[in-house]
Amino acid sequence: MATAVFHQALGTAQSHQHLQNSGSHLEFGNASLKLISKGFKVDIGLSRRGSYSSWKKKFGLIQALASQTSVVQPVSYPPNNSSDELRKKSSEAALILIRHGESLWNEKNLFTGCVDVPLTKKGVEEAIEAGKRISNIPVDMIYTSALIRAQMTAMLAMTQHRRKKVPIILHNENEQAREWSQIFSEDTKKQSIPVVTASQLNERMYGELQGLNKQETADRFGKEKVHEWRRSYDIPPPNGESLEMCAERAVAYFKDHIEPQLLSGKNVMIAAHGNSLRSIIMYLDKLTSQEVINLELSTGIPMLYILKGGKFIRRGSPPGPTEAGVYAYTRSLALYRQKLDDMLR
Ligand SMILES: O=C(O)[C@@H](CO)OP(=O)(O)O
Repeated sequence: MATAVFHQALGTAQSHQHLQNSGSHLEFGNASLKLISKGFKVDIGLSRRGSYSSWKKKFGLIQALASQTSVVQPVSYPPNNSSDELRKKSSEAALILIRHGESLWNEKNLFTGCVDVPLTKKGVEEAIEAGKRISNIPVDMIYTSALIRAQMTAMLAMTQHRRKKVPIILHNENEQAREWSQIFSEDTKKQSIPVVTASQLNERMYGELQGLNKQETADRFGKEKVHEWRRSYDIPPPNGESLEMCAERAVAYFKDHIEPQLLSGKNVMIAAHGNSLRSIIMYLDKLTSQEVINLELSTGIPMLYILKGGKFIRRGSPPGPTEAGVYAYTRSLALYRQKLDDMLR
């Protein structure tokens, strides 16, 4: 039954067997990625071609976009034959990383780790702003941590997306949760984006520092000690996780669950945390443990990567939805943007 297939497609996203291809492709332009240790800026201009005038053409575009959003494709990983290898080399996908907006404990300067704290008003605004920056970039799948600040960020960002698909959290915790969250309309499913939540993407567990004020802790234990707990690679805070331990689970999750979706051509957004994202960036950019400890991520700033020819290419942080250059990173992104413009005109 088609419904069962769809639900299965959504439901197995976490086990990377089948996936709903709920999206089309993307666009792009000016970008300035801001990694504090390795900042750089990419500006690529792209002149838009003339728009289609007839409604027939518009209708054709809508159909083309719709058809890109309805395919249920098998995803296997690691590639086990030559056609998988070929797909890996030829497919292209966008990966957006967003650290959550400011949380109530960021505001109070408290160690947060795995404590589940929501966003402040400023954090909500940051998430909306992040959404505007990526509003023309295709998103087929969303991954967030299990923590509300990352989930709020993903959902608020998607309220700004021009494609207006509905992000829907998958509930796979038990059979009943799967059963009771089924969708019985194929059209509705095509207008949805599966959202997978995973505790492996959580912030590093800060052990006995969780809930303590960062400044007071530095005053008590010394600035150097606290800096070592916060920014060394392999020294954990008391009874907590080091960055290395956090990277072990976050990168394993990325490789096992997210990379296969990208390799199959899905465009993915990840909303997560300072340290789980630093871990993933360390993997994507092949940073050394020395380099990653100098990497700081701002709250609510989206960062874009393109997976092409099996390689991740860092494209910076889209500065805004309107800069023409933002849509010129790849041909398929530019095409997506153009189709979106024509469709929504
Ligand atoms: O408190 C935390 O959970 C993290 C992120 O806010 O702090 P740090 O800056 O030490 O990584």
